Amino acid sequence: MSKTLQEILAGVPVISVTGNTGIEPTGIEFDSRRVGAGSLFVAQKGTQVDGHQFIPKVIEMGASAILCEDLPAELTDGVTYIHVADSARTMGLLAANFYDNPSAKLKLVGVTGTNGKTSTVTLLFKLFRQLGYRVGLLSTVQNQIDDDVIPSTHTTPDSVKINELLAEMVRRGCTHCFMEVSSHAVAQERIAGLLFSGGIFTNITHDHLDFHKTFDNYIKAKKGFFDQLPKHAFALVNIDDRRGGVMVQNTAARKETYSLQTIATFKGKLLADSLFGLQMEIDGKEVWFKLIGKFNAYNLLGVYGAALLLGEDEEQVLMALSAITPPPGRFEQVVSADAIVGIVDYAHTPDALQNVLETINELREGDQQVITVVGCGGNRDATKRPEMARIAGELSTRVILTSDNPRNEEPMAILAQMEVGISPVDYKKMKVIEDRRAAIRYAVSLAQPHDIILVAGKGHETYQEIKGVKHHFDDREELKEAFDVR
Ligand SMILES: CC(=O)N[C@H]1[C@@H](OP(=O)(O)OP(=O)(O)OC[C@H]2O[C@@H](n3ccc(=O)[nH]c3=O)[C@H](O)[C@@H]2O)O[C@H](CO)[C@@H](O)[C@@H]1O[C@H](C)C(=O)N[C@@H](C)C(=O)N[C@H](CCC(=O)O)C(=O)O
Ligand SMILES: Nc1ncnc2c1ncn2[C@@H]1O[C@H](COP(=O)(O)OP(=O)(O)OP(=O)(O)O)[C@@H](O)[C@H]1O
Ligand SMILES: N[C@H](CCC[C@H](N)C(=O)O)C(=O)O
Ligand SMILES: [Mg+2]
Repeated sequence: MSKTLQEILAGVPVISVTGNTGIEPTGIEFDSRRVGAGSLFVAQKGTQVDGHQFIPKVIEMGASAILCEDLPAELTDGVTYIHVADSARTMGLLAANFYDNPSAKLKLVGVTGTNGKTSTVTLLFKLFRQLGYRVGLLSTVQNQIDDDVIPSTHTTPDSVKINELLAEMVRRGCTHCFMEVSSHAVAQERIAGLLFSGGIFTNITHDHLDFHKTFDNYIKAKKGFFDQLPKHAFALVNIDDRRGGVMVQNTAARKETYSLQTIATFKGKLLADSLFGLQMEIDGKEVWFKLIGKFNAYNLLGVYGAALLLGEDEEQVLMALSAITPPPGRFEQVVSADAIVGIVDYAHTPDALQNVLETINELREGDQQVITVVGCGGNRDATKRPEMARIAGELSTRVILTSDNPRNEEPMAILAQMEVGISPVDYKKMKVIEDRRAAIRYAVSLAQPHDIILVAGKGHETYQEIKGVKHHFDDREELKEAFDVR
């Protein structure tokens, strides 16, 4: 699938091009460490380093073309230079051209929001497979093309990877792809050049202020996704979130809404919620689903709406959806032989933790204790730490604060920042145990039959990242083992 630089640059705004555009780049690389003979290297200014500093190096390594925002003072003969205003954005446009615009050849639906993206895209993926389609998925948990699972490193991959995966989906006959669109991805132009058929907004609450700095910037990043949707696409928003309206203020797409509270294109009602599932009324029909919690009622309604907007039949959609199970690590239950209920959930934001604990409290019977094991990731938004501890303290009988992925931070320093959030009245309930395995075992030692242990924050993750090293760690396995040795 070789293409000349001229073909790859078709329709792409540039400041200048110097050199031969008849060359055929072997690939597009933004990391010097991956450059090979004939690569087109994209120099980007990152949060850590300026990729422009690697230009001499990649030329030595055989790069045939350089895309940059700052043109070097001296140009090397035989290398083509493309000078642009925004490298990241241009890379998205080039990647789309390089891979033959795969997003235009299938129905691509993006999902954004603080919580619920993975749940929503996974439900859509499973639903459309059940309806008989070949489908692609790009998500935090995994990427998938039909039956083939491809490990994922980000919630939203970089623009080259996205287009490569979409092209493979098209090649294998996929008609739909459902992808998560993180706020980082919008801000870093990872979705530039993609032609979406639809976008979904789940909600927006506190997260990622380390990266976006202010809540307003965070809202703007998410809104940026809807701003770039084309006219033929739909923009489906959860109107019960107060920012739902803002998201679609400037979109060219067709605006549609879903709600559990007010008039909307897709209106649902939560009838019952239990540890076995929830019952909803949607379009006058009462349906049981296998997912738990009011937040999943929202996810299901969003999925239902999107499926109808994609032309699917109402009854078939509801029938298929009612049989679908939740994604791994989302309210995943591990029950002990003596009926202690362990729940592993990826709640890693204050809002998600509050939702999960409220759900658990609504579902528990009078004397059942709720024991929460929770931590916060290192090198991520530190302002959520005291908040998450406060919520855990208020909504649990006992709380064990422990490590999540400390990354390059000191685990005890993260825990100290969490601890200050626990209100004095809840202080007695709390214990700090840095080692996550020991924390889970301690929680199990406290539990009586029928008590509920929530292990929050890592969900499906199968590792714990400490000082740059990923060690195998799985909350579900840990709970099972702790139950066994009890
Ligand atoms: C904060 C952030 O998003 N960082 C991403 C960003 O890195 P960066 O801007 O820090 O890059 P940098 O290290 O300064 O390097 C600048 C440029 O020089 C290049 N470089 C660098 C070193 C070198 O030797 N050679 C070289 O060419 C880099 O490839 C890059 O193009 O660009 C990199 C390349 O695309 C990403 O891998 C990296 O994701 C890091 C690993 C990350 O942890 N990202 C997280 C925060 C993230 O993106 N999360 C969101 C969602 C989370 C959610 O919704 O909850 C996600 O979509 O996953
Ligand atoms: N619609 C929702 N509203 C609020 N909380 C939710 C919703 N759906 C799921 N949650 C909670 O948030 C957690 C994360 O859900 P999910 O993985 O679907 O979110 P995400 O947006 O993909 O997160 P990430 O930003 O890490 O990719 C779940 O484990 C659950 O606790
Ligand atoms: N996509 C989120 C995941 C957080 C998961 C939590 N376990 C952590 O490590 O902080 C992030 O990168 O911020
Ligand atoms: Mg996700």
